[in-house]
Amino acid sequence: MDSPTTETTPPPPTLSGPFVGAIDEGTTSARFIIFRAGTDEIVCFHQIEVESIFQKEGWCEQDPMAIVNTVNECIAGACKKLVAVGGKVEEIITIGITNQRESTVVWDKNSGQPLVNAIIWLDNRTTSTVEELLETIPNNARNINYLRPLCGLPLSPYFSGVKLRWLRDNVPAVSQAMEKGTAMFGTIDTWLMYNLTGGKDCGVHKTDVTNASRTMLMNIETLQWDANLLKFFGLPKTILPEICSSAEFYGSIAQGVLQGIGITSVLGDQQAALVGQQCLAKGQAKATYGTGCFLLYNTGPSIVHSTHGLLTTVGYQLGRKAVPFYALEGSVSIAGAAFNWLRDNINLIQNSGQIETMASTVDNSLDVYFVPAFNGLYAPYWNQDARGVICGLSEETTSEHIVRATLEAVCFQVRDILDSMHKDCKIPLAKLMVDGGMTVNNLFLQLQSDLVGIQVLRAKIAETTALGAAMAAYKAVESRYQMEAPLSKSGPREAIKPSISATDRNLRYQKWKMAIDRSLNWETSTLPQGERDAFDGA
Ligand SMILES: Nc1ncnc2c1ncn2[C@@H]1O[C@H](COP(=O)(O)OP(=O)(O)O)[C@@H](O)[C@H]1O
Ligand SMILES: O=P(O)(O)OC[C@H](O)CO
Repeated sequence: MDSPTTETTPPPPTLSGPFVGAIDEGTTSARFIIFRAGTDEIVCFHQIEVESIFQKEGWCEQDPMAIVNTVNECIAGACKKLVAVGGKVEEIITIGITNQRESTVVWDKNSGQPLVNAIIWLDNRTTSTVEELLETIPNNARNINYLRPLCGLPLSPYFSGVKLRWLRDNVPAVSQAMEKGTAMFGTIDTWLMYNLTGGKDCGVHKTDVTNASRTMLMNIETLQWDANLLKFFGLPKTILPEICSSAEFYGSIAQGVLQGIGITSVLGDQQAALVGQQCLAKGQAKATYGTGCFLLYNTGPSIVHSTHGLLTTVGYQLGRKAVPFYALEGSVSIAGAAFNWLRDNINLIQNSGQIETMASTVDNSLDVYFVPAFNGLYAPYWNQDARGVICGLSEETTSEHIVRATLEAVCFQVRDILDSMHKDCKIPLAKLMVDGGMTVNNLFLQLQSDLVGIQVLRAKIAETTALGAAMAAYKAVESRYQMEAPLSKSGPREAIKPSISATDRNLRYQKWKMAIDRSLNWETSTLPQGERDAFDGA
């Protein structure tokens, strides 16, 4: 008989904190990421896709309660993983929030329940609202840049103020609640904050300067809601949250596994990525490639008004008394989303893992150019009537060429933006820091470097957005923390250099511009009525 063994259970692993958590509520998915405080080391994370609802052509909504539930599930999932790797939830000292920007939620003060689905930033239903607002501009000027001196933004369906005006005009529950004084408005950060801190019972109603700078309702100089802008949009101030800095105490989590932990940062996701990339000095820039693509150029404490189609936005303000830093932004609405379309609508790919493999099987796109202007074109064109086109198809064109042309479309849109930034700032960028879901694709980064002719530096971690929120949250509780100090112990960033000639690059870009011409004003470029009647045989 075997002698009895004295089985000893190994002691559970231990992992010491402190830790900082970040909620990253993106358009495609939500995640909660737990970092070791003051570093870019991800201890664990939990991520869940968020469903978008497409009720009508050009509409894009999400269920606000589903957003909250998904975030809560991500928090619970990540905390469970933290414990599994030997960490203690009590050692999460603070958390930050970063979010898809401009998406608009309106809810009822008494019930805490949404009055309508969230209108997502890339929803295009408000083109007619923009038209109506343009009509109200004095001297029949119809100038989309009329409000730029006040808010830094052109009139576009993209921004929350326009979406809110549409809700006021089209959803009786919203207009009635506005009249009764029971409506509350928030971008996704505000909606999450309200729910995490207690909802209708004691939820705080606050936003930060970066999210507020995307509403068209905040004055870009005073960083407060602007009476003239509110009057222009016909919206009551009572529905708006309090504007705070991006790094300060907002409130404490009311329930669940993180109950009692403070929330000490809020940043729009693109601004959070600027912080996470440590682009903390004037002249530094980053591009984040997710659902859309957003290039932000830090202009320091100065407000630079673009004359070439870029946005002026708040980059960050890291503390109540801190100096606000501004940025010039080039926004592209459809980047990774073009691949979701290839997958869901056209069945050209089954998953994003195939993109690089397929595009690498061909040497070039065989002169195919794809402008994915599904909801108009953002920077630098701001043409809400543009629509998608695929040009240059021939008998030889294959799926692989189209997939490659889709990657190139994102690269060319970034070239459009860099050209505008060069014109506005005079100094050409020598290198571009990149991050986001698409940057796992090596071929894509090579194409990006080739088609813009500058070095592309891949971020050490893909989750720079969450990292920026975690850095700001930590800064708010640890004043000695130096945000510029190296975060990572693991060597320099990977650099991708251009490998094609300037002549080749410029020829390709000319063709891209021809494709852009074909997509602009598509919605309004129909034949005049008389000619249309003749064409129809009337
Ligand atoms: N290998 C890849 N090549 C190209 N695009 C990709 C790849 N992997 C993911 N994507 C795209 O990246 C997007 C997701 O990136 P992510 O940064 O998570 O987005 P978001 O923050 O908007 O939720 C999706 O639109 C997807 O199509
Ligand atoms: O979901 P993302 O990461 O593409 O970001 C969305 C932007 O914040 C929209 O302005």
